[in-house]
Amino acid sequence: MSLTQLAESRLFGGRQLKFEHFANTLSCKMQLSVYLPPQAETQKVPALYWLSGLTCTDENFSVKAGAQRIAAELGIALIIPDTSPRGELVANDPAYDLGQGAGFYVNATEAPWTAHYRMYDYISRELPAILPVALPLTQVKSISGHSMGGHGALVLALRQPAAYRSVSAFSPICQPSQCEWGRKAFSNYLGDNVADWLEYDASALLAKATMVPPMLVDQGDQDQFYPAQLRTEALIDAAASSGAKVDIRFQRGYDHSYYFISSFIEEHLRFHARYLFE
Ligand SMILES: N[C@@H](CCC(=O)N[C@@H](CS)C(=O)NCC(=O)O)C(=O)O
Repeated sequence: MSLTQLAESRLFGGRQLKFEHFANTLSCKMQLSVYLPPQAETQKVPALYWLSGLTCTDENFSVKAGAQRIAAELGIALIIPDTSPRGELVANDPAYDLGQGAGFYVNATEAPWTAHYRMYDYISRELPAILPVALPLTQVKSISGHSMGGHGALVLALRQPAAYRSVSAFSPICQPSQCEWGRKAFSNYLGDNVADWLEYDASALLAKATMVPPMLVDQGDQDQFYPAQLRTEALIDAAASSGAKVDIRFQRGYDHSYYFISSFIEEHLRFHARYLFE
Protein backbone atom coordinates (compact mmCIF):
# COMPACT_ATOMS: atom_id res chain seq x y z
CA MET A 1 0.00 0.00 0.00
CA SER A 2 1.22 3.45 -0.74
CA LEU A 3 -0.40 6.82 -0.26
CA THR A 4 -0.24 9.10 -3.25
CA GLN A 5 -0.33 12.73 -2.22
CA LEU A 6 -2.79 14.77 -4.28
CA ALA A 7 -2.66 18.12 -2.48
CA GLU A 8 -0.92 20.02 0.29
CA SER A 9 -1.67 23.42 1.85
CA ARG A 10 -0.02 25.14 4.80
CA LEU A 11 -2.65 25.66 7.52
CA PHE A 12 -2.10 27.11 11.02
CA GLY A 13 1.57 26.15 10.82
CA GLY A 14 0.71 22.56 9.93
CA ARG A 15 -0.26 20.84 6.70
CA GLN A 16 -3.65 20.01 5.18
CA LEU A 17 -3.04 16.98 2.96
CA LYS A 18 -5.11 14.96 0.54
CA PHE A 19 -4.18 11.41 -0.43
CA GLU A 20 -5.35 8.66 -2.73
CA HIS A 21 -4.68 4.98 -2.11
CA PHE A 22 -5.96 1.55 -3.03
CA ALA A 23 -7.97 0.25 -0.07
CA ASN A 24 -7.67 -3.52 0.23
CA THR A 25 -10.70 -3.79 2.50
CA LEU A 26 -12.87 -1.93 -0.03
CA SER A 27 -11.24 -3.19 -3.23
CA CYS A 28 -11.21 0.29 -4.73
CA LYS A 29 -9.25 3.52 -4.78
CA MET A 30 -10.09 5.91 -1.95
CA GLN A 31 -9.28 9.53 -1.21
CA LEU A 32 -8.78 10.84 2.30
CA SER A 33 -7.81 14.11 3.90
CA VAL A 34 -5.37 14.47 6.77
CA TYR A 35 -4.43 17.48 8.84
CA LEU A 36 -0.99 17.30 10.42
CA PRO A 37 -0.42 19.89 13.14
CA PRO A 38 2.90 21.78 13.40
CA GLN A 39 4.10 19.40 16.14
CA ALA A 40 4.15 16.59 13.55
CA GLU A 41 7.15 18.24 11.86
CA THR A 42 9.36 17.03 14.71
CA GLN A 43 7.49 14.24 16.53
CA LYS A 44 4.74 11.68 16.17
CA VAL A 45 1.28 12.89 17.19
CA PRO A 46 -2.00 11.18 18.17
CA ALA A 47 -4.96 11.21 15.80
CA LEU A 48 -8.64 12.03 15.87
CA TYR A 49 -10.59 10.13 13.22
CA TRP A 50 -13.56 12.09 11.87
CA LEU A 51 -16.44 10.22 10.18
CA SER A 52 -18.73 12.36 8.02
CA GLY A 53 -22.42 12.06 7.27
CA LEU A 54 -24.66 11.27 4.30
CA THR A 55 -23.60 12.76 0.96
CA CYS A 56 -20.19 13.85 2.32
CA THR A 57 -16.68 13.18 1.10
CA ASP A 58 -13.44 13.89 2.96
CA GLU A 59 -13.83 17.54 1.92
CA ASN A 60 -16.88 18.65 3.94
CA PHE A 61 -15.28 18.50 7.37
CA SER A 62 -11.90 19.68 6.07
CA VAL A 63 -13.38 22.84 4.57
CA LYS A 64 -16.37 23.66 6.80
CA ALA A 65 -15.77 22.59 10.41
CA GLY A 66 -12.88 24.91 11.25
CA ALA A 67 -11.19 22.22 13.34
CA GLN A 68 -7.60 22.78 12.25
CA ARG A 69 -6.81 25.88 14.37
CA ILE A 70 -7.44 24.01 17.62
CA ALA A 71 -5.91 20.78 16.31
CA ALA A 72 -2.77 22.82 15.59
CA GLU A 73 -2.75 24.24 19.11
CA LEU A 74 -3.30 20.84 20.73
CA GLY A 75 -1.01 18.82 18.47
CA ILE A 76 -3.67 16.42 17.19
CA ALA A 77 -3.75 15.01 13.65
CA LEU A 78 -7.16 14.86 11.95
CA ILE A 79 -7.88 11.80 9.81
CA ILE A 80 -10.83 12.45 7.51
CA PRO A 81 -11.89 9.50 5.34
CA ASP A 82 -14.57 9.38 2.67
CA THR A 83 -18.01 7.99 3.59
CA SER A 84 -18.15 4.96 1.27
CA PRO A 85 -16.27 3.06 -1.39
CA ARG A 86 -16.23 4.94 -4.70
CA GLY A 87 -15.93 4.38 -8.41
CA GLU A 88 -17.77 3.32 -11.55
CA LEU A 89 -17.39 -0.35 -10.67
CA VAL A 90 -18.78 0.13 -7.15
CA ALA A 91 -22.49 -0.53 -6.56
CA ASN A 92 -24.56 2.62 -6.18
CA ASP A 93 -28.12 3.87 -5.84
CA PRO A 94 -29.69 7.11 -7.08
CA ALA A 95 -30.95 7.96 -3.58
CA TYR A 96 -28.70 10.11 -1.37
CA ASP A 97 -29.08 7.74 1.59
CA LEU A 98 -27.89 4.49 0.00
CA GLY A 99 -24.78 3.49 -1.89
CA GLN A 100 -21.90 5.87 -2.60
CA GLY A 101 -21.78 8.61 0.02
CA ALA A 102 -23.83 6.45 2.40
CA GLY A 103 -21.66 3.54 3.51
CA PHE A 104 -22.98 3.60 7.09
CA TYR A 105 -19.64 2.26 8.39
CA VAL A 106 -20.78 -1.38 8.15
CA ASN A 107 -19.36 -4.50 6.51
CA ALA A 108 -22.09 -5.40 4.01
CA THR A 109 -23.13 -9.02 3.72
CA GLU A 110 -25.69 -8.67 0.92
CA ALA A 111 -25.35 -8.43 -2.88
CA PRO A 112 -24.60 -6.17 -4.66
CA TRP A 113 -22.96 -4.31 -1.77
CA THR A 114 -20.75 -6.98 -0.28
CA ALA A 115 -17.93 -6.66 -2.85
CA HIS A 116 -16.88 -3.17 -1.73
CA TYR A 117 -18.95 -1.89 1.20
CA ARG A 118 -16.66 -2.78 4.13
CA MET A 119 -16.32 0.63 5.75
CA TYR A 120 -16.20 -0.82 9.28
CA ASP A 121 -13.01 -2.71 8.44
CA TYR A 122 -11.58 0.20 6.44
CA ILE A 123 -11.90 2.63 9.35
CA SER A 124 -11.15 0.27 12.24
CA ARG A 125 -8.45 -1.92 10.68
CA GLU A 126 -6.96 -0.71 7.42
CA LEU A 127 -6.41 2.99 8.08
CA PRO A 128 -4.97 2.50 11.61
CA ALA A 129 -2.55 -0.06 10.14
CA ILE A 130 -1.30 2.00 7.21
CA LEU A 131 -1.39 5.61 8.39
CA PRO A 132 1.11 5.45 11.29
CA VAL A 133 3.57 3.77 8.90
CA ALA A 134 3.23 6.46 6.24
CA LEU A 135 2.77 9.54 8.45
CA PRO A 136 4.17 10.89 11.75
CA LEU A 137 1.39 9.37 13.88
CA THR A 138 1.48 7.42 17.13
CA GLN A 139 -0.91 4.49 17.54
CA VAL A 140 -3.03 6.59 19.95
CA LYS A 141 -6.40 7.60 18.55
CA SER A 142 -9.89 8.83 19.31
CA ILE A 143 -12.92 9.06 17.05
CA SER A 144 -15.70 11.51 16.30
CA GLY A 145 -18.30 12.11 13.62
CA HIS A 146 -21.54 13.68 12.45
CA SER A 147 -24.96 12.12 11.80
CA MET A 148 -24.24 8.86 9.88
CA GLY A 149 -20.63 9.46 10.91
CA GLY A 150 -21.67 10.02 14.53
CA HIS A 151 -23.36 6.62 14.36
CA GLY A 152 -20.15 5.19 12.91
CA ALA A 153 -17.96 6.75 15.60
CA LEU A 154 -20.17 5.50 18.46
CA VAL A 155 -20.43 1.99 17.00
CA LEU A 156 -16.69 1.64 16.40
CA ALA A 157 -15.83 2.89 19.90
CA LEU A 158 -18.47 0.72 21.59
CA ARG A 159 -17.40 -2.41 19.68
CA GLN A 160 -13.67 -1.76 20.15
CA PRO A 161 -13.40 0.32 23.33
CA ALA A 162 -9.72 -0.48 23.83
CA ALA A 163 -8.87 0.93 20.39
CA TYR A 164 -10.14 4.47 21.07
CA ARG A 165 -9.18 6.73 23.96
CA SER A 166 -12.45 8.68 23.64
CA VAL A 167 -15.44 9.12 21.35
CA SER A 168 -17.69 12.05 20.50
CA ALA A 169 -20.52 12.71 18.08
CA PHE A 170 -22.57 15.54 16.63
CA SER A 171 -26.22 14.73 15.85
CA PRO A 172 -25.56 10.98 15.64
CA ILE A 173 -28.05 8.43 14.32
CA CYS A 174 -28.38 6.85 17.73
CA GLN A 175 -30.67 3.91 16.97
CA PRO A 176 -30.42 3.08 13.25
CA SER A 177 -32.40 -0.15 13.64
CA GLN A 178 -35.46 1.99 14.46
CA CYS A 179 -35.27 4.91 12.00
CA GLU A 180 -35.91 5.22 8.26
CA TRP A 181 -32.32 5.97 7.25
CA GLY A 182 -30.97 3.04 9.25
CA ARG A 183 -33.64 0.51 8.31
CA LYS A 184 -33.18 1.25 4.62
CA ALA A 185 -29.38 1.03 4.79
CA PHE A 186 -29.23 -2.01 7.07
CA SER A 187 -31.83 -4.05 5.16
CA ASN A 188 -29.86 -3.43 1.96
CA TYR A 189 -26.36 -3.91 3.35
CA LEU A 190 -26.99 -6.52 6.06
CA GLY A 191 -30.20 -8.32 5.06
CA ASP A 192 -33.37 -8.91 7.03
CA ASN A 193 -32.00 -10.39 10.26
CA VAL A 194 -32.42 -7.61 12.80
CA ALA A 195 -29.96 -9.31 15.17
CA ASP A 196 -27.26 -8.46 12.62
CA TRP A 197 -28.37 -4.83 12.59
CA LEU A 198 -27.95 -4.54 16.35
CA GLU A 199 -24.19 -5.11 15.98
CA TYR A 200 -24.19 -1.66 14.34
CA ASP A 201 -26.74 0.06 16.58
CA ALA A 202 -25.14 2.38 19.15
CA SER A 203 -28.10 2.25 21.52
CA ALA A 204 -28.23 -1.56 21.50
CA LEU A 205 -24.45 -1.73 21.97
CA LEU A 206 -24.39 0.86 24.76
CA ALA A 207 -27.26 -0.83 26.64
CA LYS A 208 -25.17 -3.99 27.09
CA ALA A 209 -21.69 -2.38 27.20
CA THR A 210 -19.34 -3.17 30.07
CA MET A 211 -16.50 -0.95 28.87
CA VAL A 212 -17.29 2.48 27.39
CA PRO A 213 -14.62 5.03 26.42
CA PRO A 214 -15.24 8.61 27.60
CA MET A 215 -18.18 9.75 25.43
CA LEU A 216 -19.51 13.20 24.49
CA VAL A 217 -22.59 13.74 22.29
CA ASP A 218 -24.01 17.09 21.13
CA GLN A 219 -27.49 17.36 19.59
CA GLY A 220 -29.14 20.54 18.34
CA ASP A 221 -32.77 20.93 19.38
CA GLN A 222 -33.65 22.60 16.03
CA ASP A 223 -32.13 19.77 13.98
CA GLN A 224 -34.46 18.92 11.10
CA PHE A 225 -33.68 15.22 11.51
CA TYR A 226 -34.30 15.17 15.28
CA PRO A 227 -35.96 13.19 16.72
CA ALA A 228 -37.24 10.96 13.89
CA GLN A 229 -33.93 9.88 12.31
CA LEU A 230 -31.59 10.50 15.21
CA ARG A 231 -33.46 9.06 18.21
CA THR A 232 -31.18 10.63 20.81
CA GLU A 233 -33.47 9.53 23.62
CA ALA A 234 -32.69 5.87 22.83
CA LEU A 235 -29.02 6.57 23.54
CA ILE A 236 -29.92 8.32 26.79
CA ASP A 237 -32.03 5.31 27.84
CA ALA A 238 -29.24 2.92 26.86
CA ALA A 239 -26.74 4.85 28.96
CA ALA A 240 -29.12 4.69 31.91
CA SER A 241 -29.63 0.95 31.58
CA SER A 242 -25.92 0.14 31.27
CA GLY A 243 -24.92 2.62 33.97
CA ALA A 244 -22.32 4.11 31.61
CA LYS A 245 -21.37 7.69 32.29
CA VAL A 246 -21.86 9.51 29.00
CA ASP A 247 -22.30 13.22 28.41
CA ILE A 248 -25.25 13.79 26.05
CA ARG A 249 -26.02 17.50 25.63
CA PHE A 250 -28.84 19.29 23.86
CA GLN A 251 -27.79 22.63 22.35
CA ARG A 252 -30.58 25.17 22.03
CA GLY A 253 -31.31 26.64 18.61
CA TYR A 254 -28.81 24.59 16.62
CA ASP A 255 -29.68 22.61 13.48
CA HIS A 256 -28.04 19.67 11.68
CA SER A 257 -25.55 21.69 9.65
CA TYR A 258 -21.83 22.31 9.75
CA TYR A 259 -22.63 25.65 11.47
CA PHE A 260 -23.51 23.51 14.49
CA ILE A 261 -20.34 21.45 14.17
CA SER A 262 -18.11 24.49 13.80
CA SER A 263 -19.71 26.03 16.91
CA PHE A 264 -18.73 23.11 19.16
CA ILE A 265 -15.78 21.43 17.45
CA GLU A 266 -13.34 23.23 19.76
CA GLU A 267 -15.03 21.71 22.82
CA HIS A 268 -14.90 18.27 21.22
CA LEU A 269 -11.20 18.60 20.37
CA ARG A 270 -10.36 19.74 23.91
CA PHE A 271 -12.42 16.83 25.27
CA HIS A 272 -10.44 14.35 23.16
CA ALA A 273 -7.11 15.99 24.04
CA ARG A 274 -7.69 15.14 27.72
CA TYR A 275 -7.56 11.42 26.85
CA LEU A 276 -5.21 11.42 23.86
CA PHE A 277 -2.41 12.89 26.00
CA GLU A 278 -3.07 11.17 29.32
N1 LIG B 1 -29.45 15.74 1.23
C1 LIG B 1 -30.17 15.26 2.36
C2 LIG B 1 -29.44 15.47 3.66
C3 LIG B 1 -27.98 15.35 3.56
C4 LIG B 1 -27.31 15.95 4.77
O1 LIG B 1 -27.88 16.76 5.52
N2 LIG B 1 -26.09 15.56 4.97
C5 LIG B 1 -25.37 16.02 6.11
C6 LIG B 1 -24.99 14.83 6.94
S1 LIG B 1 -26.43 13.89 7.35
C7 LIG B 1 -24.14 16.76 5.68
O2 LIG B 1 -23.17 16.83 6.40
N3 LIG B 1 -24.16 17.34 4.47
C8 LIG B 1 -22.99 17.97 3.88
C9 LIG B 1 -22.73 19.39 4.30
O3 LIG B 1 -23.54 20.01 4.97
O4 LIG B 1 -21.63 19.88 3.95
C10 LIG B 1 -31.49 15.97 2.49
O5 LIG B 1 -31.59 17.05 1.94
O6 LIG B 1 -32.39 15.46 3.18
